[in-house]
Amino acid sequence: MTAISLKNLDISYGHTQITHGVTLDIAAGASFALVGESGSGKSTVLKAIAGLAPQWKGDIAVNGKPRSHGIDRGFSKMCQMVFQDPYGSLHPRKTIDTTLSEPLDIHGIGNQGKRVEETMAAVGLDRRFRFRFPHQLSGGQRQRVAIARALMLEPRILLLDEPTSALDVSVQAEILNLLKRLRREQGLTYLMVTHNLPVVSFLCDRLAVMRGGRIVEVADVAQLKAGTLVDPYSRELLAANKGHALESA
Ligand SMILES: Nc1ncnc2c1ncn2[C@@H]1O[C@H](COP(=O)(O)OP(=O)(O)OP(=O)(O)O)[C@@H](O)[C@H]1O
Repeated sequence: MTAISLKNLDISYGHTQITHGVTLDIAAGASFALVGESGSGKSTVLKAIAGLAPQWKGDIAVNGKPRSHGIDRGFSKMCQMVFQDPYGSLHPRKTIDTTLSEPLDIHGIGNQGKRVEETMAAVGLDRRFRFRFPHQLSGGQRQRVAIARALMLEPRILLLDEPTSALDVSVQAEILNLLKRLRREQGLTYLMVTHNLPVVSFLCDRLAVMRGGRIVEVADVAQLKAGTLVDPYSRELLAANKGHALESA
């Protein structure tokens, strides 16, 4: 089954068109990376899928269901987004418990305390953090909270916008290992934006290279590892990333 299907997606902010005819199919259970130059529209694609960039033309379907423009509650049960900056994405005056219970409140789901504790355990957060505030946690712990919040509604798909780039290198590896384990345990589908090709090799099985709002190449990660990407810009990106290995993952 196809988890995410994008057809001829043109996304705009005001009068500026950011993406041009983005077409992609991501299989259920896959881990798919969007890479490419800064400003090429990678995050914008995730935002359009999540309903945060509502000005688009073309087709977006998630688990076979066409996405409408704007907020869609049924949709947020299937698909959730994790942002780059775990500090900015968590409300500073809400405890971890409140942050994690909120999606359950909105969707009228009970048994909240048990679900909060179970999800905290799943992301490797000790229960003593439950009633703390974000500023009382480390960057890695905050990103674990952000991932836990995304998992509260038990979605099948996570949209990951550079989920480790704001973290120290040693913490990056911990979060990448966590994401790998969660995908295996919960059969999740990932669509991830990253600048880091070693992260793609570690966590993903396919990738699309974007430039200037367009997809220039879709490839298997095996091609990335073998250095056999075809498009000239993809090859430039490969050359620029040479020698930047993930320290431990
Ligand atoms: N809310 C917004 N309003 C107007 N323009 C925006 C908005 N968000 C992003 N843009 C513009 O859209 C273009 C694509 O941005 P986007 O964040 O999708 O790129 P990206 O490929 O993810 O870049 P990076 O790798 O640097 O994060 C950029 O030119 C950016 O300035």
